[in-house]
Amino acid sequence: MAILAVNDLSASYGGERVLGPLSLSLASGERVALVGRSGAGKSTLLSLLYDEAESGTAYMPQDLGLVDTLSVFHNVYMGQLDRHTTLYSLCNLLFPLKKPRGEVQGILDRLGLGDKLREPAGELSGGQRQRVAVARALYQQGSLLLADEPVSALDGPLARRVMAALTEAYPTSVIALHDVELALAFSDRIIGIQDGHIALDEPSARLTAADLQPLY
Ligand SMILES: Nc1ncnc2c1ncn2[C@@H]1O[C@H](COP(=O)(O)OP(=O)(O)OP(=O)(O)O)[C@@H](O)[C@H]1O
Repeated sequence: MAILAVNDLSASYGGERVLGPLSLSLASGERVALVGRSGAGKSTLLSLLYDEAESGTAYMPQDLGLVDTLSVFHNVYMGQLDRHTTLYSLCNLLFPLKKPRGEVQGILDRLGLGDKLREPAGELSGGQRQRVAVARALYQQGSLLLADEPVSALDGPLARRVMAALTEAYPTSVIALHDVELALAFSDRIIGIQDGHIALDEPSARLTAADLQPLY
């Protein structure tokens, strides 16, 4: 069953078409990697897919969308803001309850950020900030994940650990990745974007890194 389907999607900036028209359908349980050279249109496509997706979809944009002055706990907790009443959320933001604090702590431990719960997000390194945004997506527990280069600032082993956590928590996802080895390892389907169009759409199992080279 399709969890998301778009038809004749397109985007322009200043009158210049940068994406589409393109159509695509995503089945529940499909993990898609979006690949293609810088400027191909991956971020534009992801943000348009987010506009079309049902509420509860977790979205991790390239700029992460963290609130720098707030603590790591508060940034991660925002993943579930729409699940609770305003009063409950406000109370939790002021005086975090034991349960959400424990849940957030568990996710941070898994991502190697266990000692950062109370740190302001703005005082973390680029890779740490990226993992806070990942933690927020994991805490959200939505039905679909749309993520734009979620591990670009992480080294190899850590990038794999974080990709494993994301794809385990989200069996249905569209993730833009510039690392083709990661894309092949953590997806069932690869969509290659070239000049704003879908140039390749194949099961990952049928592809090798060499097959993706023409996209770059
Ligand atoms: N705010 C903007 N104003 C004008 N043009 C834009 C804007 N955002 C993106 N573009 C253009 O749209 C095209 C697609 O950009 P997009 O960010 O979607 O590519 P991308 O594949 O995600 O690149 P990257 O891998 O570098 O993130 C590019 O040509 C880019 O210059």
